[in-house]
Amino acid sequence: MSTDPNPPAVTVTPLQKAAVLAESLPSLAALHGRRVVVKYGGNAMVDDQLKRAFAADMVLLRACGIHPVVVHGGGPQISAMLKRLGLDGEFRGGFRVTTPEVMDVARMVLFGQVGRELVGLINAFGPYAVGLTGEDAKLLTATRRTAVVDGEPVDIGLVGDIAAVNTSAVDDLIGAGRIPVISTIAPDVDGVVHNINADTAAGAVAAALGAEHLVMLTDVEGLYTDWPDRGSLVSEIDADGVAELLPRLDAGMIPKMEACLRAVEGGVRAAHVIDGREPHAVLAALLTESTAGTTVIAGDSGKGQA
Ligand SMILES: Nc1ncnc2c1ncn2[C@@H]1O[C@H](COP(=O)(O)OP(=O)(O)O)[C@@H](O)[C@H]1O
Ligand SMILES: CC(=O)N[C@@H](CCC(=O)OP(=O)(O)O)C(=O)O
Repeated sequence: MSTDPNPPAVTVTPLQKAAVLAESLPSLAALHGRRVVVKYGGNAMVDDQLKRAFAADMVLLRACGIHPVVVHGGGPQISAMLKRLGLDGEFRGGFRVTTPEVMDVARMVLFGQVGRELVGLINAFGPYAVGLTGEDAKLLTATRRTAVVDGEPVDIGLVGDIAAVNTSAVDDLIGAGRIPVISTIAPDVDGVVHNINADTAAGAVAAALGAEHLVMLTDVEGLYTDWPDRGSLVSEIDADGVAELLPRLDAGMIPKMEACLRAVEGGVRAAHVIDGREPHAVLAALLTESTAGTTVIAGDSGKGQA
C-alpha cells in the first residue's frame, strides 16, 4: 500500500502512455463484451480520491466494452450509524448479528447512503450507474442462515444466504449500457428482508451472471493462509485449497473465500481478492499482468474453466 500522500511526480511521455495502452490489447480483447462483478468493500472506501478513482475505473471498463456490475459493502458505515443511534453491533463468524432494528439500519445505510454515494460518484464520469437492491425485480432471494462459531451453528438473526438470483433486471441494465450498483438487501420467499454479507451476494451474482471475473476490493493485500503472518500471502489458490483452508479462517475472510468458491464453482474464470487501498487496483487486476492479491481458480474437481 502506498503511504506517501504526495509521491514525487513521475513524468510519463505520451509515447510511453501509448505503449502501456497497446500492452493492454490482449486483456481488453479477451474481456470485450464480458461481464465483470466488482465487490467494493466498505473497508476499502477509505478516502474520496480512492472512491473517485474506483468510479472512474468502472466507467473506463464500460468505455472499453466490458460490462462492470458493482456489488458494494458498507460494514463500517453500518457500524458507525448503529453507534450514532446507540445500538449494538456484534459480529459472529464474520457476519453481523441482525435484529429487526439492526436490519432497518443496514437497509437504510447500504441503499440510502453507501449505494447512493457510489451511484453519484460513477455518474460524475458518465450517466450510467443505476442503484438497486436485491428487492428490485426479485434480483435476490434470501434464505436465513446461521454462522459457524467453534464448529457449532449459531443463530445470527435476519442474515441471509442467497437462494436464487433473478438476473433479468441486471441483464436489462447491462443491455442498456448501464452500470448496475447492487446493495445487498434481499427478501426471503415470504418477503422478509434479510441482511446479506456483500461478499456472499457478490459471489452468487457473479456466478448467476456468468461473469468472467469476480474482483473483491478489500483493505488487505489478499488472503493470508496464516493470518496475520505477513509471509503467508497467497498469490494463487484453487477451489480445493480454499475449501481445505476455510475451517481455519476467521472474521472477514470467511464470507470472502466462501464467495470466491461459489463463483469459481459456478463457472467464473477467476476470483481476485485485491487491495482496494491502491488506486486503480481493479484496472491493474483485469488489464495488466499484475500478480498482486490472491487469485482463486476452480480446482480439478470444480466446474469452472480455469
Ligand atoms: N486469512 C486472512 N487473510 C487476510 N485477511 C484476513 C484474514 N483473516 C482475517 N482477515 C481480516 O479480514 C479483513 C477483510 O475483511 P472485511 O473486514 O470484511 O473487509 P471488507 O469490508 O473489504 O469486506 C482484513 O482487513 C483482515 O483484518
Ligand atoms: C450479514 C452481514 O454481515 N452483512 C454485512 C453487510 C455489509 C457488508 O458486507 O459490508 P463489507 O463488505 O464492507 O464487509 C454487514 O451488516 O456489515
